[in-house]
Amino acid sequence: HHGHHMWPEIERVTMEQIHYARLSVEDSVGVWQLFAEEGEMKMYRREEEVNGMVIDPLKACHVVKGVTGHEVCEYFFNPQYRLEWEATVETTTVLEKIADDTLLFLQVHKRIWPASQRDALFWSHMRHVPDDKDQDGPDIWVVCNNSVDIPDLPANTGKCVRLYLTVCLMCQTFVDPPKDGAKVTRNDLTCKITYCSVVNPGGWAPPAVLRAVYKREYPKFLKRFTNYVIDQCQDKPILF
Ligand SMILES: CCCc1ccc(-c2ccc(S(=O)(=O)CCO)cc2)cc1[C@H]1C[C@H]1c1ccccn1
Repeated sequence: HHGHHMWPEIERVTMEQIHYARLSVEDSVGVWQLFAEEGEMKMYRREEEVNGMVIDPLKACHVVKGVTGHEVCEYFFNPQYRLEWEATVETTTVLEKIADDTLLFLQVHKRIWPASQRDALFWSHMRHVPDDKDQDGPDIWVVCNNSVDIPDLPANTGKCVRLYLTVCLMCQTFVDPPKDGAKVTRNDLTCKITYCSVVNPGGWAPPAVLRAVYKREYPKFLKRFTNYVIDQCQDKPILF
């Protein structure tokens, strides 16, 4: 797939998003505001507007037991599971298979009153990134979603406003080796999840309305997704 015309952008954006995802909120540029916290899940945002439009960067940090980063990324990436955990998506279509680990999606989101309905056109790339620092460091799996403009699929021609997103789901897996060389079980697994997103809603919507939608929807979204993965994996062999 390295011959595909989108590949240079896919490579650049993915590596850039991994860099940002690895920055802790403490040592990132700009002030991150903790806007939601539930158990191990902490959600931060920076309030930013472009032309009066809310494009608040979001960074969520979560720790879940019993699954690997590979499993979390697989359930996030693979379109066959999408409608089972994504409550705000009406339809999702794979327009092109760029590679086994890279798909082009057209997604129509449910209308979230009072904002108008949105659609999103983006590539989605899943990648295993061995931790460069030290070989026995936690291995990292990521899924990066990034909007693209395609002349044949112009924005804002139908009922939907085209939103623009850059999303990165980064997962680090930690195995707590069981005593006396016993077989690793799901109880020995901890997955540290970092979810970053920057969404340009595409058309103007009142900032207070959008911020209320995100404040309500993002915690629901991440909790629902991670609970779905834990539930799907619990009686299956571990995918490292
Ligand atoms: C006015 C537009 C608001 C709005 C912007 C953005 C998104 C959105 C798109 C994609 C992704 S994803 O992580 O790439 C998973 C693939 O589906 C997450 C969120 C959804 C909404 C709408 C549906 C609301 C929402 C907001 C936040 C989380 C989930 N849903």
